[in-house]
Amino acid sequence: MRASQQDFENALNQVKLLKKDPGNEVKLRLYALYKQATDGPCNMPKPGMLDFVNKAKWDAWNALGSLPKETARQNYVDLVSSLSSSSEAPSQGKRGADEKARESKDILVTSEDGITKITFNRPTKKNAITSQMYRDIILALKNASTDNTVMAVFTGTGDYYCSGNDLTNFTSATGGIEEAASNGAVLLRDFVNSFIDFPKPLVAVVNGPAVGISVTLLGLFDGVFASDRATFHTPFSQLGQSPEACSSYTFPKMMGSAKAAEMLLFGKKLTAREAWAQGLVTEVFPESTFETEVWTRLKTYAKLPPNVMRISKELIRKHEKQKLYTVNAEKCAAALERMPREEYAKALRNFLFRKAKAKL
Ligand SMILES: CCCCCC/C=C/C(=O)SCCNC(=O)CCNC(=O)[C@H](O)C(C)(C)COP(=O)(O)OP(=O)(O)OC[C@H]1O[C@@H](n2cnc3c(N)ncnc32)[C@H](O)[C@@H]1OP(=O)(O)O
Repeated sequence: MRASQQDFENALNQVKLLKKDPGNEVKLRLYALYKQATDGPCNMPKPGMLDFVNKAKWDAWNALGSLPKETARQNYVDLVSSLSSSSEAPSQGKRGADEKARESKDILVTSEDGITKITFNRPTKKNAITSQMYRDIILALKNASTDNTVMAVFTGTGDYYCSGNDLTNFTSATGGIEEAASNGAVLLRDFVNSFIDFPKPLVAVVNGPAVGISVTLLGLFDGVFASDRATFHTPFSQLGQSPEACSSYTFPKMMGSAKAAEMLLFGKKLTAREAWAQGLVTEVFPESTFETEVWTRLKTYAKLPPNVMRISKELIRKHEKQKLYTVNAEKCAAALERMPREEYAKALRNFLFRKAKAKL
């Protein structure tokens, strides 16, 4: 099958997210194929002998002769695909078998009654997710996908479910904003892929307000049980960011484009009942009975035949898995470009200095 323009664009995005430097040989080949696919045969004057870099690029491009644009595009897509699978395969299963669950105070992982419970446990920061917490969650999901539990459930300690990405995650980066953005994009991609790939039922017990990525991720869950105290807020435009975790795809599918835009573009905060009416939440419970009712229900669900639930989930997800990977990769590439921008920096400054300002 010939690679489409969309496949080519996806490959261009994927290249930006490669974890390992593929080396100069491969980079030259990628350059040459890209130029051939977009401009056709080499049409540049030959650089001088001492202009080493441009001469090497010219040689690589010129060596492709009259290779048709479509073939170059296909070869580019194939090369990127081989680089992606050899160096960074899907997030699950790619780490060493000897990797053990990390003791983590900010992400608690327990297993009981057939349920892996993963708790955001940073209540003094409203359970904001640090870079380490993203990594802990990837590992917890990887372990839960192969252990003998039946489902995984996320919840939060304290009054919040989760206040989203820790906005200070990249403020102390030593290697500069470009490098931080690049590392962040890779981490985000692996993090979201681990939700796309999770093979068992995945449920959120939303005990209080949820912000940002903790909301967008819900589109990849199989059940969302919310206290009537919970709210759902995705203030991306206010933060100079674009929506992640495939929500640009899952939200319009779930609630229609107008309601999805209200959340993802205009940052409307929904109550639990509004979120239920939009199809984002499965059921809302009164705060007073929330914990008892929800956990009783989940323990019953965890007694259903695990293999049947796995197979059913696979059937539900399998036709759109590829689409979800693509949307995720696109978003991560976009994040890479947005993060160093002024709008994002300004939103961060406003958050970090809001308390100081309030005192003035
Ligand atoms: C790997 C890269 C992934 C990138 C993924 C992209 C993800 C995007 C998102 O998730 S966007 C959403 C980001 N989150 C927010 O914008 C929320 C920011 N927080 C707030 O607006 C407020 O703190 C609040 C509404 C959640 C709660 O307000 P309030 O009740 O007034 O409490 P405080 O503001 O005093 O908060 C208490 C304490 O927690 C710290 N904190 C809360 N949220 C965050 C956060 N998201 N990041 C960092 N820190 C947070 C807050 O600073 C206070 O700390 P302090 O007591 O001042 O030390």
